[in-house]
Amino acid sequence: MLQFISHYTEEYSYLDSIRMALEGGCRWVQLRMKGAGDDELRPVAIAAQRMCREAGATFIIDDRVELVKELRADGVHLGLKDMPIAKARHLLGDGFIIGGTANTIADVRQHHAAGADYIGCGPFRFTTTKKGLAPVLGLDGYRGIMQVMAADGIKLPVVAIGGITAEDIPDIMQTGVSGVALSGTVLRANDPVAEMRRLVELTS
Ligand SMILES: Cc1ncc(COP(=O)(O)OP(=O)(O)O)c(N)n1
Ligand SMILES: Cc1ncsc1CCOP(=O)(O)O
Ligand SMILES: [Mg+2]
Repeated sequence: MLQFISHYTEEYSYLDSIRMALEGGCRWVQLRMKGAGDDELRPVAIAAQRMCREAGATFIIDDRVELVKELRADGVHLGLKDMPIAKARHLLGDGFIIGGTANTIADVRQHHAAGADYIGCGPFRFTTTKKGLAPVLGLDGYRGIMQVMAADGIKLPVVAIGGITAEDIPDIMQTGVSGVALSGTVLRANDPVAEMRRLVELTS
C-alpha cells in the first residue's frame, strides 16, 4: 500500500509528479496543493483524476471536501485542523474514502470514532514537504501506536508519512503499519519513475 503525495519542484509540475508516480506503478495518489484556490486547483484535479482513472488508481484530494464531492474523486485526506471527519462523512456519505492525520494514539481514537477509513500517521522524520510538523515519531512511535491500536481493537489501516525513503520501508513495515505515503524521495531521484517502481515493490 503506497500513497504518492503530489508535489512540485523546479523540474516537475504537480501533474508531472502524478504522471511519473502512475508510470512507476503507484495506484494511490493524493493531490495536495497547499495554498491553491479552487480556480487553480480544479483544473489540475480534473486532469489528475482522469490520469488516475485511466491507470486504475485511487484518487484522493487533500483538505477539500466540497471539491471531492463536486468532482466525485475517490476520497479526501483531512488533518486535525481541517473539516472534522464526522462532518465530512455526513457531507460525503459512505461512498467516499476519508483519511485522517494522526500523531498520537488519541488522534487515532478520535478519527476511528468519527468514521475515518484510514490513518495517515506521522511524521516519521523531519521533512520540508510540510510546514508546521507535529513531533517526529520514528520507529518507536509507530510501534507504540500500533500496539495500543491492537489492544483497543482498532483495525484501521495506518499509512506512515514524513521524510520516508526506500531504505526506511522494510523497518517501517515491520512495525505493523499497512503502508507508506511519500513524495520528496520520488521527486529527488534521478529517475522518479524507476524509483517509484522500486518503492512499489518494497511495499507490496
Ligand atoms: C496520508 C497523509 N497523511 C497525513 C497528511 C497530512 O495532512 P494534514 O495534517 O491535514 O496536513 P496537510 O497535508 O493538509 O498540510 C496527508 N496530507 N496525507
Ligand atoms: C503531507 C505530510 N504530512 C506529514 S509529512 C508530509 C509530507 C510527506 O512528504 P515527504 O515524503 O516529501 O516528506
Ligand atoms: Mg490538511
